[in-house]
Amino acid sequence: MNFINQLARAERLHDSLLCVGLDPEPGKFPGAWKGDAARIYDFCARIVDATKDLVVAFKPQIAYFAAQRAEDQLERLMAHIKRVAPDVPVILDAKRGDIGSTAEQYAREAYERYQADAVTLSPFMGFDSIEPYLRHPDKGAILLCRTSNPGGNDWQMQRLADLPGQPRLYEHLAALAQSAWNRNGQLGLVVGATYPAEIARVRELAPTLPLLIPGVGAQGGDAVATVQAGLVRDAAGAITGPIVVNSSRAILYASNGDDFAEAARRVALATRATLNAAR
Ligand SMILES: O=C(O)c1cc(=O)[nH]c(=O)n1[C@@H]1O[C@H](COP(=O)(O)O)[C@@H](O)[C@H]1O
Repeated sequence: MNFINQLARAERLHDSLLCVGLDPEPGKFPGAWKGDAARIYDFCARIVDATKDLVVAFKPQIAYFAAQRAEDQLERLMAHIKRVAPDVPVILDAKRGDIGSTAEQYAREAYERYQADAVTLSPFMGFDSIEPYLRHPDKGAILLCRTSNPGGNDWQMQRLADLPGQPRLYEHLAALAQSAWNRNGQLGLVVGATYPAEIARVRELAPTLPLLIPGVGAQGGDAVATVQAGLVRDAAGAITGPIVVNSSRAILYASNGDDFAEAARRVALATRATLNAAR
């Protein structure tokens, strides 16, 4: 089953648009685990176990593992998710982007070493930096388009004077990802929940692509506006393209006590309900 179908199945099974982001910071771990990088797997596995029936996807961020020399724990965590939540696709957030020969290695790292179902990519280096991921046709490749951070304005909002209509960079990318670049139908786009107007614009330009939308929770993005902008219906009332709304810190660190997993589940339930109410 390919990534797009995995997403559709998980959304249906769990009635959810919510992706739980796995960004483990040992300094924020509860009780005796605080500061202990050897507990990264244990912490994340508890979060996975507590939320696996509530989510459309999980999104581990590779930097939180690599910075702690904990890639082995990420491998174990990926295997754990496959075992306990085989219906939930996993998006490896790695934001890779490099020349083709190096991109081939990054693709193998994400899809083979870590068994990810999809990976986030920076499209700054152009199509030949994306193409190696398309040689894995069942996997997803999700391109940064209009990111949630303020610095996204530096490039993404600039107009391309040489192109007809002078689109903004993020608009041009959304149009390419919906058309010429999407050879096997694997591409998705990242659009921040902090910019609902641009989510709506991306949805116009890329009506069928999955949108990964981080920025609700800790970054203060508007969950209701996000869903209203990203979930669009066709004339027959069917959703044109899926959305996957990520929250990491607000769920992971809902409590710093021994009840952290229960607290994470409570926040995940509430966030799922808020997203669903806005559909
Ligand atoms: O690609 C991403 O996931 C991403 C893109 C973006 O534009 N903004 C963004 O915050 N992210 C990631 O989404 C997560 C957001 O975490 P919280 O702000 O704690 O919910 C982090 O792992 C970020 O690296």
